[in-house]
Amino acid sequence: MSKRTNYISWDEYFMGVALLSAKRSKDPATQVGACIVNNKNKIVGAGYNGLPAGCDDNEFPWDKQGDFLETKYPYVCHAELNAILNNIGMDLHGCRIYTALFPCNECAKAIIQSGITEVIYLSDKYNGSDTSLASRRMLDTAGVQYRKVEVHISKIELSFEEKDV
Ligand SMILES: O=c1[nH]c(=O)n([C@H]2C[C@H](O)[C@@H](COP(=O)(O)O)O2)cc1CO
Ligand SMILES: [Zn+2]
Repeated sequence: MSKRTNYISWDEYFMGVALLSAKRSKDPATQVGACIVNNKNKIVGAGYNGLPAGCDDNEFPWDKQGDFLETKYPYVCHAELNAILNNIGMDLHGCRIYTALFPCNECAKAIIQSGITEVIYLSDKYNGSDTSLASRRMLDTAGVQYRKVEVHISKIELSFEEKDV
């Protein structure tokens, strides 16, 4: 018997982990996930956008508009920052980060400071916004590479049915 050929690529695998992490997000509008991988293709961190530990998801606002302090924006910790902070205690120098959304300027700072050297993103829907322009400026200057993820599939379906294992 010869080996399976329709297995997923490394990029599909790690972006898949980022997207699965995003499923934990409580943000009703935008769920973002991120996954950090070292140069041996081992996962060393993952995260999603959510409130800081101890801040109750039910007590804080999830609105996008209105009085700033009554929106989610001042409170949500972005997926990329959570993945960095959640890392398993590794030095992240030379690691790469897979993220569902191109990182904002604040996440770019954390990415650069942590030593991550490559960003692989799926959506770039805020391209052209000030946060995205500032992010690119810092990543470019600091020599952090970025590229859109390369995938050959449009969906992965997971079954939790025992019979499917
Ligand atoms: O890189 C990111 N990572 C990340 O986790 N986020 C989060 C913050 C918010 O919870 C949500 C963005 O909100 P919205 O797109 O609905 O305005 O995604 C937002 C960005 C922006 O690029
Ligand atoms: Zn961010």
